[in-house]
Amino acid sequence: MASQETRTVDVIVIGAGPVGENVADRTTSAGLSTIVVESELVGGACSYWACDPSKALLRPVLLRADAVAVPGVFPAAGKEPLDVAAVLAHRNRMVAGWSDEGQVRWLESAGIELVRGHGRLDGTRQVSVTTLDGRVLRLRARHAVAVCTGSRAALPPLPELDSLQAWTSREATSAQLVPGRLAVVGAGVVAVEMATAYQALGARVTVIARGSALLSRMEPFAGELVAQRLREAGVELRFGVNVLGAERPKGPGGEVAISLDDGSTLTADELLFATGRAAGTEDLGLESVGLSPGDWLTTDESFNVCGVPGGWLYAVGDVNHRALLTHQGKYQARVAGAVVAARALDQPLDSARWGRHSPTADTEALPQVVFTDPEIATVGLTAAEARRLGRRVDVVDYDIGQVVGALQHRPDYQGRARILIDPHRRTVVGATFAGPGVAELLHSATVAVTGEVPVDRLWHAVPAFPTISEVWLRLLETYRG
Ligand SMILES: Cc1cc2nc3c(=O)[nH]c(=O)nc-3n(C[C@H](O)[C@H](O)[C@H](O)COP(=O)(O)OP(=O)(O)OC[C@H]3O[C@@H](n4cnc5c(N)ncnc54)[C@H](O)[C@@H]3O)c2cc1C
Ligand SMILES: NC(=O)c1ccc[n+]([C@@H]2O[C@H](COP(=O)([O-])OP(=O)(O)OC[C@H]3O[C@@H](n4cnc5c(N)ncnc54)[C@H](O)[C@@H]3O)[C@@H](O)[C@H]2O)c1
Repeated sequence: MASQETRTVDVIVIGAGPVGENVADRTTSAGLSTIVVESELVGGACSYWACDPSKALLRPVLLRADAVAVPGVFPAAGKEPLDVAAVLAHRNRMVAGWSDEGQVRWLESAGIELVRGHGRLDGTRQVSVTTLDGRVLRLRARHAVAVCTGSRAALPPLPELDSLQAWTSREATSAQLVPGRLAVVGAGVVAVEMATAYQALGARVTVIARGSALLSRMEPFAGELVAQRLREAGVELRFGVNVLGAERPKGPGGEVAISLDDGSTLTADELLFATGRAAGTEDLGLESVGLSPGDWLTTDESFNVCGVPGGWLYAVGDVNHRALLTHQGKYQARVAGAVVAARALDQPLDSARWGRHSPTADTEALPQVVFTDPEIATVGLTAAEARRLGRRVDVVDYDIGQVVGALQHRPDYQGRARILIDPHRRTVVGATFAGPGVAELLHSATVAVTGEVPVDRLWHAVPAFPTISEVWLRLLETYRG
């Protein structure tokens, strides 16, 4: 029989991913004793199976694409192949060899207590943790429990899925070998990033997309440019097809045969499902507080979970399904941590739009970079979202390839920029840049959207010559006619 002990602290955080770490940092800084419960690695998916390893795989690909296009870098004009072993070793180093020692040291230095084990809600303000050695530790929170458990890969409902040994993003970001042929199901961010990386690492990649476009939630030109470059790199893109089923004979090394609804069969060495995310809350004790296991945890604007009275239960980061991005989860964590602290210390909340305790940027200024060739960088609304919301916007487009700074970046520059302007307030409410090197341009747009800077003032924000940022000047000139 497992032994039981009980501890009481101010705040319990379940999940020590980037979001849980930041909630705990805020509450600890406010003087609240905080325990973080983690079942796997401190640092979460982002550090070991998502952002960091995927970007480590992609950086060499993007650098090579630029270098090949700039005269003189590769004198023989050869498209030098990537050194696969060196790229994988770089990725391994960027994830610290899947060791969380460094992040544990950070927790200790911040005064945050770590409990390793699987946390489950156990009624109001209570969490039970099954520790790694099988003990059950009962925790009680005086003020708050924050669920920061992230999300997991969602798999399509196909027969005999287990026998396929299919990859999710977890295997794709941590693989130590590059398969000869990789089939990728999906057309979202994971699909295009992993197709970009693996094709450059030497796999023959086929993308199986049920729709007619890549990155369909973004401005259409983003997916079109990425599709063009993926094709040029040798990726086969198959649009408008669904997977009916797949089979992999038992035993090591067997290839997988994928049946598609156009009547064809595709064979590959590995099959990656890049088909979105699920909440992964099946084993979190949600039933003990009246919620349904498996569901995303919907919250109000102070990150309190809807349907749970008493204001003690918070959900922050991926698990609340507001914005599945590390930087935005950490932003939510800063807001939620401040809310928990203010309530505990009986201080008033500033919940006004853009107030300290309001996650306004979640809806008004959500930034994202897709690290494909070319990069895609977006913040705020797209034209389609504006239409859906019934918001009138002026749409301004510019060909980034016309900007001298872009041609200095690489002479064959292809790219496009779009900003959306609210015609009444004359402020930028959305921006999308697609092109090499636009990732670092994004924050200028995020500042413009968040600051609600009038375009007449932006006119005085002079971009240095010759940088890609001059696209701002061209967009504003185009708008002003
Ligand atoms: C392939 C890929 C690439 C990505 N790239 C980017 C990118 O470039 N930029 C970006 O902004 N976002 C990126 N994302 C999204 C990003 O990874 C997530 O938004 C981010 O990790 C969410 O942070 P989180 O703390 O909410 O969850 P997680 O990082 O998933 O952390 C949750 C933690 O909770 C722990 N946990 C779960 N349940 C329990 C439990 N019951 N008890 C104890 N511990 C528990 C888990 O072990 C985990 O450590 C990417 C995602 C994927 C899949
Ligand atoms: N650079 C970044 O910021 C970055 C990189 C990777 C992932 N992420 C985050 O991770 C999250 C997950 O990424 P993702 O690409 O898995 O999800 P996604 O929602 O972006 O795309 C899912 C894709 O799978 C397809 N799909 C879903 N179910 C399917 C099915 N049954 N059969 C065939 N296709 C199906 C969808 O049509 C879509 O094309 C994203 O929300 C994103 O925020 C961010």
